[in-house]
Amino acid sequence: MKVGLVGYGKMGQAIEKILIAKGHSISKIINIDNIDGIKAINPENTDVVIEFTAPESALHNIKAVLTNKVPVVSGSTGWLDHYSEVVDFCNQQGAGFFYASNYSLGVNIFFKLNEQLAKMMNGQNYESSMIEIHHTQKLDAPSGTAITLAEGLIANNDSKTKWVNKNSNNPEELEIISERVDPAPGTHEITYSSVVDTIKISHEAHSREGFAQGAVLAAEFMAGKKGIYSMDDLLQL
Ligand SMILES: NC(=O)C1=CN([C@@H]2O[C@H](COP(=O)(O)OP(=O)(O)OC[C@H]3O[C@@H](n4cnc5c(N)ncnc54)[C@H](OP(=O)(O)O)[C@@H]3O)[C@@H](O)[C@H]2O)C=CC1
Ligand SMILES: O=C(O)C1=N[C@H](C(=O)O)C[C@H](O)C1
Repeated sequence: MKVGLVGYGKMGQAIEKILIAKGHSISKIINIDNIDGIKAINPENTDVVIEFTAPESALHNIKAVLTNKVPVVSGSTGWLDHYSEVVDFCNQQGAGFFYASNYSLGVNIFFKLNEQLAKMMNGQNYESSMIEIHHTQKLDAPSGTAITLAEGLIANNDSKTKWVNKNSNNPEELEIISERVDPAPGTHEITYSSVVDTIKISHEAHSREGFAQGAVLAAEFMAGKKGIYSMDDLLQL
């Protein structure tokens, strides 16, 4: 498989190592300094693009690749207000798009655990909250993973109606506290507290390898595909 990398930072480089170890080839590496090269990515030279850049650049990069009808696997966070715009654009182009706020298998199991626990806590006398901890270079807060967890909790538990990225005394608001400390690759912890006890579930990434492995699996899945996909299509959880 010929893979284009859009974004060659911490994730782009971790993904490249796994692609090469699995026998894939890298067709193009696009970064800020050669961003115009994105227009030259096409189905003749590239089977799939993996995009991990930044909140303010993801939308433009994804659309640029979809325009040339090459499937895109994106992991960039902080741009999801525009997700439905990308879905519409991808479908208009007859192209393929895969998105996950977190590509690691462990976090995707954790997403399901969070939904189950939120259901079980309905009607119980516990107050829920969340902490996410990442490295100091991270540009967005809360993390994309924390937003997915919050959406999963709110959809399955009647006590919360929205999340906020600050301390809150409003019982309807799910508080997400963001901490930035090095080298933290990504930790997410959900707490349910009552007067008599506390329940916590947490996921702690030890490195970026799990995210990169999942992104490569998604790229292998997307080669030759059209339409919109997520981790639910890739993993049988
Ligand atoms: N879904 C998931 O599983 C995961 C998602 N992420 C997300 O992925 C994104 C990237 O993370 P990470 O690799 O750690 O970040 P880095 O800052 O290490 O890398 C980002 C790279 O993208 C480049 N870049 C920035 N803007 C553009 C642009 N306009 N066009 C092309 N390249 C650009 C940067 O270039 P330069 O170095 O010149 O600034 C840099 O090389 C973040 O949004 C992060 O939240 C991270 C881990 C896992
Ligand atoms: O920026 C990161 O590093 C990470 N970003 C993703 C997020 O925002 O959830 C995934 C992971 O937590 C690492």
